[in-house]
Amino acid sequence: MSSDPCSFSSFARCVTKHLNLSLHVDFDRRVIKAKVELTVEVLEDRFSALTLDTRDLKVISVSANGQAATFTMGPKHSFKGTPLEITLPFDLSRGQHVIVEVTYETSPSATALQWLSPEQTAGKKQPYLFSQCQAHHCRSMIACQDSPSVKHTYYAQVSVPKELVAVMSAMRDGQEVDPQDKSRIVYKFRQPVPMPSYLIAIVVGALESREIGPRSRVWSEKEYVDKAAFEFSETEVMLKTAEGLAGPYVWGQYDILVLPPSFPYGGMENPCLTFATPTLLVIAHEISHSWTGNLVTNKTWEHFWLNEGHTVYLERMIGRCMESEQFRQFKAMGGWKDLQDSVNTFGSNNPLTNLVPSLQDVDPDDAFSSVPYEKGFALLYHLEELLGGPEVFMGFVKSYIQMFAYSSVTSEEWKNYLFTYFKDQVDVLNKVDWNAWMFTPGMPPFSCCNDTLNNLCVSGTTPRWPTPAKDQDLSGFKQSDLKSLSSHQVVEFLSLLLQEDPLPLTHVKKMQDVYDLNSFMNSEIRFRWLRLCVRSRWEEAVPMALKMATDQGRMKFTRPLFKEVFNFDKFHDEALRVFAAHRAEMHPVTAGLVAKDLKVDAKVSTSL
Ligand SMILES: CC/C=C\C/C=C\C[C@@H](O)/C=C/C=C/C=C\[C@@H](O)CCCC(=O)O
Ligand SMILES: [Zn+2]
Repeated sequence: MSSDPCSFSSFARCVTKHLNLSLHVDFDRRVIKAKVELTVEVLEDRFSALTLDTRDLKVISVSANGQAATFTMGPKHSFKGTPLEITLPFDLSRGQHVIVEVTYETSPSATALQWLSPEQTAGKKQPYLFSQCQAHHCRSMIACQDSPSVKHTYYAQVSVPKELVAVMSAMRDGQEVDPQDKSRIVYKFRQPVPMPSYLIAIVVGALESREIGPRSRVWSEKEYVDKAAFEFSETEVMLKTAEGLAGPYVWGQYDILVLPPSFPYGGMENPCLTFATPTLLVIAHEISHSWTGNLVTNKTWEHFWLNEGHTVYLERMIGRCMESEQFRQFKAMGGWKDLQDSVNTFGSNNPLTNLVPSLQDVDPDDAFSSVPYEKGFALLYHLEELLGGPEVFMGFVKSYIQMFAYSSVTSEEWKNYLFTYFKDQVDVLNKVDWNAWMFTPGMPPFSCCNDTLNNLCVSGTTPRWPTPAKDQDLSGFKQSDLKSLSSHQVVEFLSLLLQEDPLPLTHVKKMQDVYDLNSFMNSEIRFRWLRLCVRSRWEEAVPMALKMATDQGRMKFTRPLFKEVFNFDKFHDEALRVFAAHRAEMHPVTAGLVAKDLKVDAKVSTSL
């Protein structure tokens, strides 16, 4: 088994098969009092010690098969956490199982958890808790082998105040009054499909749900639930389309939970219960993860492109089935621009722009970008063109899913299977510059995508976009320009402008006069428009940009908006001041990354 640079756990010597969790959610102290029983399979003889991942956990006791076990906490690592080294009171042989029980408490600053006060919720009356474990944060909630190379089932019992509801990334398995405390309810969950620790998820809040399909409900605070049910009404059609492409959906239920806007990502593919924020407009990506990522999983975070590149490929194939091939091409072109932006932001020589980067001593949160998504998609799209088109290549993707379902894979294993599947076209595959694609930074060795897709979108199949004005001639802007464009096209129009040098201030003002972009509430449009305005040094846009950066917490929007304002000299200090004012209520990971982006440490930010 290969090693995982992001985990201390000894998964070469033993692997977890099942977790049994008892969680007591304490909103007053902002901690979870917990017990986890890990059923561990031993992989070697004379086995008597194992290491689990933890981060900021207060470990109270450890036992093995009911007997007390000794444990020590190793040195704390900045992002990997603290190894929990356990010595068993007996030896085991290869093939035997042991139940290791750890009793512990989480920290109020656990990186997987955000605790919201009632004021931070839509209902304003009850507190709220949610988790986000990807990539390496599960260890701050559960002592476990926190590596995507290890897959296990889980059962959980969660005690919460009776006014609240708990849901998890699992099938709901009933509820009862907490036998220890009649003012609480214990919610029970079972996840019978083996999955990696990063997909364990929990939410506790004043939740309601509505049925949106034969295997789907939407959950949220009651203030959002009917709107959410309407927005995600296409879920079953998308699930069926995905099943037609990728094979049966194995997770039973497919529910969607709409979180408060501080959730750091647009969506998260937690099994049985996709997490979404109000800024996530389409669910096809998260549905696709049910096959690529959740069923076939990257073995370490260095192979994250296997999760995300295939998911983007499948998401766009769903778009192809439900809309058209042109729509797929259009989305692919948008993705190419996102890739160019990430390469520009990181720098084209930065090894983190490799499709398969080394994450030795690299915090996965620092490495995260569009690269695994869009360089991954570009490779698959390139292979599709070389090997016979979308139907032929989707056949490979489906077969890859069947081959590696319920396991975790490396890029090398994926490539070997590609060569096996296309054994009659090995000469074609040998012409691909694999080293350039996988292990070389910068844009991929692939030029046709940009031009082909650009031509398709700018001419013929979609209305002509307004050309960015370079001189003082502003008569090119007409109110009718945007009228005939879909919201997807407005997004791409603004993305093109963002790739140019900043527009003169007169031009963005004229755009506002003509198009009234300030009034657009679609977050993908608003985000790009406000960036464009701040880049053009339009002072009036600064408060709107900072408001968007703090009203919601999706890192894709919040981080660049803070950075744009920070880079506007006159408002540099204002960016710092607003960040300091909001930091305490931000998600811990978002707050940490914005602090790095704005080059502030804890001391500076709290003293402002
Ligand atoms: C190349 C390796 C880079 C990163 C390793 C993996 C994960 C890093 C991490 O920080 C966690 C990411 C979680 C993402 C969750 C959902 C995304 O798909 C959402 C994408 C952004 C958005 O739409 O808001
Ligand atoms: Zn994804």
